[in-house]
Amino acid sequence: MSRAPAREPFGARLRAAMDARGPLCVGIDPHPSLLASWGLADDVGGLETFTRTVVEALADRVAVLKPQSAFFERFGSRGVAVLERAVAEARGAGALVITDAKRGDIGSTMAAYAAAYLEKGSPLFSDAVTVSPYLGLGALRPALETARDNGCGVFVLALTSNPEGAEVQHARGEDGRAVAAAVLEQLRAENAGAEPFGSFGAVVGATLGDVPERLGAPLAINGPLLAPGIGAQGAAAEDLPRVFGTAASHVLPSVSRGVLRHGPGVEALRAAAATQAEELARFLS
Ligand SMILES: O=C(O)c1cc(=O)[nH]c(=O)n1[C@@H]1O[C@H](COP(=O)(O)O)[C@@H](O)[C@H]1O
Repeated sequence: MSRAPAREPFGARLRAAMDARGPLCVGIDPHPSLLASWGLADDVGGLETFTRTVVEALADRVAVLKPQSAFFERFGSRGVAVLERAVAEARGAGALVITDAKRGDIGSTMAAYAAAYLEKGSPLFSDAVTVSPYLGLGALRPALETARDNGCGVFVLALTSNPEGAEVQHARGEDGRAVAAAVLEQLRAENAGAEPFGSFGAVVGATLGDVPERLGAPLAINGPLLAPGIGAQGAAAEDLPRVFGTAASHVLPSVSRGVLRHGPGVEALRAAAATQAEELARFLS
């Protein structure tokens, strides 16, 4: 028997946050080039200042912050400590945090990743984590269960924003379905009956144009659709209706460099995020 979630499910908390604060996720991606343009050294001190500034500027006003783990991991344990503090402080200030770790492994190891990101009391405890389904969707089961038990969410890569993703994600299985369509279908089953929507999201790039439609991959999964690719990767708010069609109201657009390049000023970051959120809301309503 599965245990009852300890708190309101992630899907409900995300819906409320998007309704209250606008549909925007800002990625915390401390690229070396951004550290340089903010006048910071490419070291742990620079990483800490950059991250603290973004959290201070935005955690009390955007729906979601999404730190990209790789940019912290590259500094080893001290970088990961910066990530831990950022996750805790952002959540404390009212933002939901999706840790972008893109994990995926055999089921027994997946359980350990789930414990790292989705189990209360873990130093990296987040509201949700990104995962990769390419060891098989069934291998993600421990992450889905741990998320459910802790009121957390999981975002599964379905149709990624980069051009290289197509060779795997558009491949057809024996039943003729594209891999991405199978991922979306499984998520739809996981979210069945959840209100206002479920806690298991898909990642679908804002850069994809009519790809989902041509692939026959319906995007309505009764769950959130994390949409990176706006700004630095070339997509814009006005592209969203074409990609997402009637699923637009479930879209959580994600922007990293497109907001971060406005730093290091706190007010400039806030203004950039507010402008983005307003524009995105216009095309998603
Ligand atoms: O899972 C993600 O967040 C993700 C999936 C995807 O398909 N494409 C994608 O760009 N991302 C992440 O979203 C962020 C995009 O950053 P910007 O291009 O600077 O907005 C990066 O951290 C990527 O790793």
